[in-house]
Amino acid sequence: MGAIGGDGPVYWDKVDGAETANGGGGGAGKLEKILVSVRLRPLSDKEIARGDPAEWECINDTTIISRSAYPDRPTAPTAYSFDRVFHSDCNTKEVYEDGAKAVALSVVSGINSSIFAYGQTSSGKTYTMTGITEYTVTDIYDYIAKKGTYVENLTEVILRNSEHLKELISVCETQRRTGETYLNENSSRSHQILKLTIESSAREFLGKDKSTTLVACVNFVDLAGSERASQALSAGTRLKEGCHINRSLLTLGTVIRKLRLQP
Ligand SMILES: Nc1ncnc2c1ncn2[C@@H]1O[C@H](COP(=O)(O)OP(=O)(O)OP(=O)(O)O)[C@@H](O)[C@H]1O
Repeated sequence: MGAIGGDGPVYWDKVDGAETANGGGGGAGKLEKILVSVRLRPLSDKEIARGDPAEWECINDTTIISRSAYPDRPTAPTAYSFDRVFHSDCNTKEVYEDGAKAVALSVVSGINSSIFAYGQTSSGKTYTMTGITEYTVTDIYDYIAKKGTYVENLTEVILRNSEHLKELISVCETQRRTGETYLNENSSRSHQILKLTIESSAREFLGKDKSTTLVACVNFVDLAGSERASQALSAGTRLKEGCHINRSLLTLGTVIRKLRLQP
């Protein structure tokens, strides 16, 4: 993204549904699509004052042409096509909606993605990426709010040692709602998820520029059990809890089934 310029024209192939090997997302070796968009930025006041020419022109949604604006250096106009081209009057919201939103929001479906801006200095990369990042964050929070999966007061704690972990688990256990049902006198009435994130670096590279850090998570999930109201003989609050538990387990089953069917 961004204005392109420089001494000689840069040639960009249209990456029309091209696929590239990429280990991210759904697993090693999975093929993913690359979308290439170009955004032209308007000439700045300084450039206008200097009389700098606009060498690039957007002729439709997918094509830009470069024509030499210097009469002493005439060259034939050259057309370049991309998946999407944004003319200099487009605002960042349009660039986000048409050029980045689908990719950015794939993260809520569990798909990794990257959006990066490439271009010469002052072509508008930071300007564009700042806007795209803001719109993405807003949309992700809207999505979460709509889906109702925002976990209030969720905290992440850096562990000191294994004793510290045990302490935290016991805090969780005391906060976890349990209740007596006909089938279990100490029945868990909520799910418990313990997520351990381990970051590791090779000791010899620690604190050095070239050190790489491996980050991975392991989740320990203790689900509340499904129950038939008729067997659990529950009523009132217990019955309501049982309905919520069963509904959440049904949703989990749907999510797993859909993930399995994802290409
Ligand atoms: N679409 C745009 N509309 C209006 N102003 C823009 C636009 N894009 C960039 N600018 C302005 O152009 C200037 C350069 O933009 P920016 O700093 O984003 O460039 P950059 O490509 O990130 O540069 P560098 O590579 O040097 O960091 C800034 O003053 C910015 O506000």
